[in-house]
Amino acid sequence: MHSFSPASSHSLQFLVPTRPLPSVPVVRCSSGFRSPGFSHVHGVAANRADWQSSCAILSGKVVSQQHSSPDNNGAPTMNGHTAALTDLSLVPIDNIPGSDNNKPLPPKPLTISDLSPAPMHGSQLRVAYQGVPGAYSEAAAGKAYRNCEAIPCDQFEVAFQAVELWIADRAVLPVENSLGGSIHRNYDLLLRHRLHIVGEVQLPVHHCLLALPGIRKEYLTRVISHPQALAQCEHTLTKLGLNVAREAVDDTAGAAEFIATNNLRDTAAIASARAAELYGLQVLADGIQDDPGNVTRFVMLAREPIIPRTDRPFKTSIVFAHDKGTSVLFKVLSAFAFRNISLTKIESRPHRNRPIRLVDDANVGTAKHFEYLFYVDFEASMAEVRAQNALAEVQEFTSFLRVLGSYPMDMTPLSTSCSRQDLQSL
Ligand SMILES: O=C(O)C(=O)C[C@]1(C(=O)O)C=C[C@@H](O)C=C1
Repeated sequence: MHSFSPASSHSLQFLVPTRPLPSVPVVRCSSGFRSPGFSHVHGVAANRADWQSSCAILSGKVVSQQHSSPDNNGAPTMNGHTAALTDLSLVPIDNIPGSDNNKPLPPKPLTISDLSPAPMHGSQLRVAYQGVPGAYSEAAAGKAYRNCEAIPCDQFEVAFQAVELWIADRAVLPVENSLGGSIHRNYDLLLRHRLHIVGEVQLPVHHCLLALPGIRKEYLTRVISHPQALAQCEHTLTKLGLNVAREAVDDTAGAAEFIATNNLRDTAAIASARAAELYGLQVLADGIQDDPGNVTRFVMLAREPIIPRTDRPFKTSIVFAHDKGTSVLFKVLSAFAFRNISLTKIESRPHRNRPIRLVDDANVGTAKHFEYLFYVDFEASMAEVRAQNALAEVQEFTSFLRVLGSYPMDMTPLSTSCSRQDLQSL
């Protein structure tokens, strides 16, 4: 897959705190915040998830989720506990203003504005997404949090890190599309990081074919876009007679920006109408997704879980592994079925730590089974006893179980879910 980092005038190299968080070691980086205002977050050096609460990991018993403030406007705490001083060993104590060698003062707790690459606008929520302005993920951020400040990140992983490092308050990430299926990378990242799913939005995705002004279809030798977008438009491109090369790039709007920046007269992008406006491209064809009902589901992630409720429809996402053979999956699913809990999704991913299980049979040889992690979404809130009991039972059969989040279901009608207003509010 080809990939490029579209040149961006408002891009920012590594984003890391100028001072370390009290509870985490310092992340080294080549540069600090480069500019205030609109910034594009590039890679952050290390996995910083360790400091984050592990309250949703169930290892021995079902543990209740701990809930501190769902929003994070104060000093970083770990579920309300202040950070241990021993964790500050990486902070050179005599560099802290106001300290003398006899009586070193602990560093002042950071506030979110200390870590902010951009000025805070009142209580405006900062939402990290993968892509550049005009990406569908940006629209999803606008739908999830109206009037939020959307923070573009060049990779999905960077969006996770932006939240972990307090650069953003939330991340919004696509997890599945009605045509293209699951976005596996994000399922893997959900497990690698300790963020919590706090909501979901479903966004109708309406693709356009974009090119430089004056370019006709016949001049094109390639079409570039995000791999999901290319897959979602495959048949329509063929119907349009565009049997030209397809190239996958990091995001749809980035493809549009790339064409504009490099004045590419032989290349078209699949992207949104907003991307056409932002990067000065013309719309050669509108609504080119193979299915008019093309929808992408995004999840919102935060450092802390939200308090599950029962006064509105909730969904819960879990991931589990087992080591006892194939009948376990049936037993797990029955734990939900017997309690009348509907599953809305099940996805399996290879178990990276233990990809293959060998079963020796002296007579026949050695069977090699693939090992999986199973991701399940079910329609119930963790505040409901039936959901708690189902999970307690699931835990009996599984070697690993983690609640990724219990969150309100997106109940908005699809037709209005991504209005022009949503896009313009960004
Ligand atoms: O490239 C973008 O615009 C994105 O927001 C990413 C993404 C995806 O990852 O699926 C989001 C929605 C569409 O399904 C196509 C692409």
